[in-house]
Formats: sequence, structure tokens, C-alpha cells
Amino acid sequence: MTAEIIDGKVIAAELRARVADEVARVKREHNLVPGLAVVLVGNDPASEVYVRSKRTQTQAAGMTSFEHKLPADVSQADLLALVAKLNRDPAVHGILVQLPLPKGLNTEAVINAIDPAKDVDGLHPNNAGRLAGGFEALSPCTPLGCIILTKSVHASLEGMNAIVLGRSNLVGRPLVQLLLNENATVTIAHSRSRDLPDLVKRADLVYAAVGKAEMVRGDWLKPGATVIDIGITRIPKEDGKTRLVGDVAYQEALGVAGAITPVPGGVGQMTVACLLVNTLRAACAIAGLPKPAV
Ligand SMILES: Nc1nc2c(c(=O)[nH]1)N[C@@H](CN(C=O)c1ccc(C(=O)N[C@@H](CCC(=O)O)C(=O)O)cc1)CN2
Ligand SMILES: [Mg+2]
Repeated sequence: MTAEIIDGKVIAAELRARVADEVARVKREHNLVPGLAVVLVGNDPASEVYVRSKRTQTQAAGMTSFEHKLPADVSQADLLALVAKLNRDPAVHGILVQLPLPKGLNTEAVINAIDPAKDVDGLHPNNAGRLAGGFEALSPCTPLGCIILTKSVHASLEGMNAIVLGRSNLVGRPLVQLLLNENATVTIAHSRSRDLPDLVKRADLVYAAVGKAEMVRGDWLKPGATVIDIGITRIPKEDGKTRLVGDVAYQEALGVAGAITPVPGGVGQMTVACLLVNTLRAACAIAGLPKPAV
């Protein structure tokens, strides 16, 4: 058995094209141009790459990109003042503070300061609480992408056994809620869970978001399971260069799983595409327009 490869690049490109169509429509019909403000504090090289990709993809979708770069030693007060300014700016419909923030800054306070209507990361407690309550909410982008990738191979997730490995606010917890909304039966496991291989063996859907390179082995998987790999770790190669790997031992899993996302080229591709979806949805909601078709 060789698993079907779930191609995040192709699925993300299709989603971006649908967002661009809807952006063109709201511009034409309502003179509304969605705007996304991204705040980058410090100069973490990976974060710089992600922020650049957000700018390029936002502009390619026909939306306005606002970028704010602050030094790593910016004060909490100055960062909060910028968020307050973006909350008031009518051209800004989405606000995203790139994470992680440098040490010394209070991430929780910064996220709490974002207007929940503009919280396109879905991290504000209002949105997290609404999602947990089963209400309409802006939801975190990576979990949204995981659901879209899963639905590319399963029309319905109803009654399927899903396991989510990891309980972060950015991925694991919101992913559990989105899976519940799809009527899946969800187990959430984490660093203190016991007998992980046995738990994983029961799952039709495996979501690995622990940040531990190749932790999930091929023989943990139920034959035919769908594997969505959310981890990205850069590891050294023999030639002195590095390569990216996920939380799942990909080559082993290929022989057991029914379908699997590669790293890179899987979930990561969906994160920015779903950010565009959230920005469009936030702009329509703020303008009092019906939910867009994407
Ligand atoms: N405020 C936020 N901060 C962070 C988030 C987030 O959703 N909101 N997620 C990650 C970083 N991230 C976006 O911000 C992100 C991660 C990965 C990718 C991606 O395209 N990955 C590629 C590989 C990229 C590479 O070569 O390094 C892939 O998997 O194919 C996009 C966005 C943490 N911070
Ligand atoms: Mg992770």
C-alpha cells in the first residue's frame, strides 16, 4: 500500500484563487477592499519568511497589505499602542501579530488587545470561546487548513475517530473544536498522555502537532488512516545542510497510511491561504455584508 499524497500546494492555490475571485466581487459590488495588517517584532528569520509570504499572497489576492516591523526591544506599551491604532483604522479588517514574540513581551496581553472582529488568527479569547461553544467565530488558520486538507480525501468526517497530538492554542485546541463541528469523535493527546502508539492505532484521522521530529512512527498507524502532519522541524543532513521534517516518520507512514500530507508542501501551505479567507470574512462582517462564498 502506498498512501495518497495530499498536495497542500495545489489545494492552497485553488483556495487562494477562490479568495481572489470573491475579493474582486466585493470590490466591484460594494467598493470594499479587505486590508490585512501584519505586525512583526524582532528579526527571527523564519518569521520574516512567513511575513513576506503573507504580504505577497495578500497583494496577489487583491487585498491591501499593511506591514509593521518593530525592534525586538520594543516596549509592551508601544506594541499595545500600535494594536490600538490598527483597531481604529477603517482600512484594516484583519490584524495578525506574528508569533512567537521576543522574550519580555506579554503575548496574552497583546492578543487580548486585538479587536475580536479583526482577529484573523482566531486567538482572542472571544473567538476561542465562541469556537469552543460551537458558535460562528474567526478560527485559527492552521486548523482550518487541516480540515480542508482532510475533506479533500473524505467528503464527511462524521463518526470518524480522530486523534489530535498537541494542545496549543494555535493548533491543537482549536482543531479539536473544528473536528467536533464535523461530528468526528475526537481524542486529544499531549506530552503527558500515556500509551500514545495505542491511542494513535485507533484513529482514522491522525493530526500531529507536537513539534517533535518524526515522533509518530509508521507502526503506530492504523492501516489506511489519514495523516495530517502539522509539525515542521529543520534537522541537519549529512552534507552539512538542513532539511524540513514533520512530526510523522514520512517514509514509514507512506506504507501504512491511506493518505498523508508531506512536509513541506502540506499543512504549511494552507496556513497563509486560510489567513486570506479569514481576512475576507472579517472585512465582509465588519462592513455588514453577507458571508462570502469562501
Ligand atoms: N500569528 C501567527 N503566528 C504564527 C502562525 C500563525 O498562524 N499565526 N503560524 C506559524 C508560522 N506560519 C505563519 O505564520 C507559517 C508556517 C509555515 C508555513 C509554510 O508555508 N510552510 C511551508 C514550509 C516553509 C519553509 O520552507 O520553511 C510548508 O510547510 O510547505 C507558512 C506559515 C507560527 N507563527
Ligand atoms: Mg507545532
